[in-house]
Amino acid sequence: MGTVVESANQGAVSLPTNKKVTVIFVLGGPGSGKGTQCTNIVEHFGYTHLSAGDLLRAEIKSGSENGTMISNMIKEGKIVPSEVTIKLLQRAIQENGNDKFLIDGFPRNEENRAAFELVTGIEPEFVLFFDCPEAEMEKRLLGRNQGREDDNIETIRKRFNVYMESSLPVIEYYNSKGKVRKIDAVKPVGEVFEAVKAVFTPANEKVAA
Ligand SMILES: Nc1ncnc2c1ncn2[C@@H]1O[C@H](COP(=O)(O)OP(=O)(O)OP(=O)(O)O)[C@@H](O)[C@H]1O
Ligand SMILES: Nc1ccn([C@@H]2O[C@H](COP(=O)(O)O)[C@@H](O)[C@H]2O)c(=O)n1
Ligand SMILES: [Mg+2]
Repeated sequence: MGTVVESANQGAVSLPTNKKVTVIFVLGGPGSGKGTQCTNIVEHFGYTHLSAGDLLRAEIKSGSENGTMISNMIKEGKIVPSEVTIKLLQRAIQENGNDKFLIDGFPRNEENRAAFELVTGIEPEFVLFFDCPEAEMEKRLLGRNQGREDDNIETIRKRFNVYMESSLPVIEYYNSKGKVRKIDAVKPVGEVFEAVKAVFTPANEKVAA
């Protein structure tokens, strides 16, 4: 089932499009492995990976007028106003030739969720949720070594608080609609991906072990 991006977003982004898209939201705590598993899903299932955090970091680098505001929000672990992030996501969807997208790290709060639905008319096919204990996520983030300004213990704690207070309720919302596919993300990368593959493989293609 797809959605016409243009249907509810008149004027939001000037690029012309009339495109049907399939969207999967990829959610989970900071460091739960969303980006790592999205890379695997792209390779095996042909989706395009759009990380909201990566789009915001690219916007800072581009010298955009919103750059300083976004940079300050990320350093504080806060959620950037939805209109900024949604415009970046819309543009990325419209500029891409693919019609199926993994949207990683979005929606992060109720405002993100409701605004995206209103502006784009898109509802996710399902929500892939990486469930991981905080101690494991903290260990992974402190060991990530990618030079991220928010991978320090002070900001990590703030990000965990925002996740518990603002992001988990969004996952609960989708759970109440039967849309959440929960993955145990504490296991090694390969084992997590086996569980992910089971979600993406149609029932009629699954073979008994
Ligand atoms: N299953 C796993 N076991 C051990 N380490 C992992 C696993 N999955 C990912 N990692 C490592 O943990 C770190 C965080 O992973 P990743 O960047 O994929 O998380 P994320 O959910 O995208 O985080 P963020 O929300 O901060 O962007 C990386 O260094 C990655 O290599
Ligand atoms: N919907 C979003 C997603 C991210 N942010 C900000 O970016 C930071 C990093 O996000 P990652 O997914 O790459 O971990 C996040 O802590 C937020 O500051 C956002 O505002 N809205
Ligand atoms: Mg990530």
